[in-house]
Amino acid sequence: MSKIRLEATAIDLRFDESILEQVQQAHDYLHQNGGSAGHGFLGWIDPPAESGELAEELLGAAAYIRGKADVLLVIGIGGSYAGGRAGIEMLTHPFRNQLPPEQRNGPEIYFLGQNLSASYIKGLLSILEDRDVIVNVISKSGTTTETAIAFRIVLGWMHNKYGAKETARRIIATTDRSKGNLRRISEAGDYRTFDIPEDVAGRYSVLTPVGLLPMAVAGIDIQSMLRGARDARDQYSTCDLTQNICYQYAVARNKLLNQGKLIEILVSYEPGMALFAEWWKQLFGESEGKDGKGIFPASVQFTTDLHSIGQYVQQGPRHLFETILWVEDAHCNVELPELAGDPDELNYLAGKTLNFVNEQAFFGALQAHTEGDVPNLVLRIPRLDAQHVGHLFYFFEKACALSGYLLGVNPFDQPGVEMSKRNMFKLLGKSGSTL
Ligand SMILES: O=P(O)(O)OC[C@H]1O[C@](O)(CO)[C@@H](O)[C@@H]1O
Repeated sequence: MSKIRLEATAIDLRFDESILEQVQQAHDYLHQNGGSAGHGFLGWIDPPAESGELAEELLGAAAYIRGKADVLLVIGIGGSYAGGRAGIEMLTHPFRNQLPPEQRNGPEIYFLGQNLSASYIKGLLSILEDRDVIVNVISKSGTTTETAIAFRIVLGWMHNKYGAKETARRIIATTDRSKGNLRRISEAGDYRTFDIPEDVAGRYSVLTPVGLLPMAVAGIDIQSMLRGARDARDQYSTCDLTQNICYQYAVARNKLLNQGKLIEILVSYEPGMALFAEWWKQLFGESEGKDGKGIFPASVQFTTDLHSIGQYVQQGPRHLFETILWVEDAHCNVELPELAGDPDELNYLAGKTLNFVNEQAFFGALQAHTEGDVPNLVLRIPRLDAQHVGHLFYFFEKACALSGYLLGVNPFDQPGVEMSKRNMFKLLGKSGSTL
């Protein structure tokens, strides 16, 4: 696998001695599994083996779903949703669900439980009347309201469609090994289950059954993905900052924060990476935004957003920096044809490719933003295949954990999320809830 590279404009990636001690301490927190806030949540540090028992079981379950269903419904929110969807959107056809079955490689896949919209769930169920459906419901706590509501509605719909016995064969629950409502419901309903390791927080769980099962159903080579993640684990296990670009990224963003750069914008030039940016935002937002600290994680899709908030990036307040995900080898290309008479004045590009034009847009924006005092970090990703995407998931998980420790927060809890949940329960009249 060729390596991911980190480059920077307007940021000095050389680091002074003072930071090395902090990096060493944060590294020890992650690798010695003790002494730090959140030390019970380091299970993601060692991704599952690509040819181990879990991978085999997941491939078996995926084959069952692929053989039996026209549609997989994935129910979950946050860390129990975004990573799997991100992987599918990055690694499969951009209009996968619209393809004829023989070209699609697996069932159509739809996601629900990540909002409380009646029109979304009603609309989705209305297109599934004549389809054969299997459900993968995912919740670590087993009690998240959006997921639980969607699952209750879908369960009723499945019972009407298939009856209780067949419904039980069509539900796979991914949840905690022993705790929570979803575990209890699964045992009572005799559903097949996959465990979410207790020592992996939701936003670090993409490389567990949470993300791996939906991706395997979509025909993604999850063994290759795990190989990429384990390569990343080996590559980023050194504390030598000169050798470890994952740590360089974590240190650079903290350095930028100390210089007043309060917002990090994740930039990509492939629409298929939009959900990856959502996954990244939860990862960093929930991990670092606490105790009055943290960089605000935002994202843009270029070139689309160059024509909208590009103006703000170029000339608004100078409190932001960009992290660009640049894919070097886009796996397909389109050449611009010559047009007689040149009515649209594009013949100067005839024979050139869209990837070439996209790359010039990248260079142009990079230069403009750097000149506009927006520092840029560029992650050059050789190509978007399962192995590199596995590597990328791991890269950001480790960078986020290290960065959180450098910032002085616990990167594995999310106490703030609880406040709005509590308020909502009170407003809904849930018994035992107080504001
Ligand atoms: O898997 P669960 O327990 O349903 O949680 C889903 C998401 O909800 C959160 O707890 C936030 O409410 C996230 O941390 C988590 O990823």
